[in-house]
Amino acid sequence: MRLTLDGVCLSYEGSAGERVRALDDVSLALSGGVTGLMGRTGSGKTTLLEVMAGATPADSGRVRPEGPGEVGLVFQQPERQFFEPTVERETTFGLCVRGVPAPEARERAARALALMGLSLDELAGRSPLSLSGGQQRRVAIASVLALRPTLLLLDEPTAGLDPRARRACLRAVRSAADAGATVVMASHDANALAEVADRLVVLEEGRVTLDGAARELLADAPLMRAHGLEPACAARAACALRRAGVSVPGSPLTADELAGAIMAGRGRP
Ligand SMILES: Nc1ncnc2c1ncn2[C@@H]1O[C@H](COP(=O)(O)OP(=O)(O)OP(=O)(O)O)[C@@H](O)[C@H]1O
Repeated sequence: MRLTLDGVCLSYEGSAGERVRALDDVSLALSGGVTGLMGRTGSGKTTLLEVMAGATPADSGRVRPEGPGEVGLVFQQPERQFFEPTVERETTFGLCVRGVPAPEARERAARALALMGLSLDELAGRSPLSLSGGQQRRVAIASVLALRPTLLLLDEPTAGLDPRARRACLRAVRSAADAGATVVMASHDANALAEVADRLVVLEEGRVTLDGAARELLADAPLMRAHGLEPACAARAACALRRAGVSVPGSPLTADELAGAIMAGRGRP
């Protein structure tokens, strides 16, 4: 699905009745791939995802989804998403109301949960709210993945996940994009975005202040810091190594790429 935003503005009412501007003239065109959305706390990421999903109307500007399929939004707090009494019902509900026969819905839910490293057989009868925080997040992601949305919006999907679950989550995000979905992932985790994002959009006080190729932006540690963001570990390490006189060619963004760059700098393939 293609998504175009044109001059989108949105304000909330603050506690003293004042207007708090959450989105300020945001224009973006998204079509395929994984777009990482970064920004300090309160910069407007969640609000932007909700506007993109059509869950919150903009005050002004236009939000135009085009193309077949549907929108899937994974909330920052999984419990905001749960409304069924069991994991089986939670993960199959969306499919069943769309007319998918129960056995197929169960199979698709089981597959989505397996992608997230969980077993439907083990969790089927459990209340989603009785699960651990990491399990809840994975069930919330699986429920949305099972619908195979063509616009997939994820708010901090790796927060609180252990390393294995985090890897599974990033693989699932990448494969959704590889299957043709347009994916937007809000995250404070530059390392996670370094692994999956094609494009990076940075919000500051509701405005887009950076928008470009994720690799280039994430590898530029001074630029990231200038925008109040923590660079990816490998980009930080590459900077420190260069300052110490070690040759680190290219723009390594992951541990493996950094190791490869150091070896290449020493003349070894
Ligand atoms: N329901 C609301 N009522 C009033 N103000 C709100 C509401 N939701 C968000 N805001 C304000 O809008 C601004 C943007 O909030 P938003 O949650 O979109 O930021 P964020 O970048 O997602 O933050 P975080 O990284 O902490 O999740 C903030 O100033 C926030 O206080």
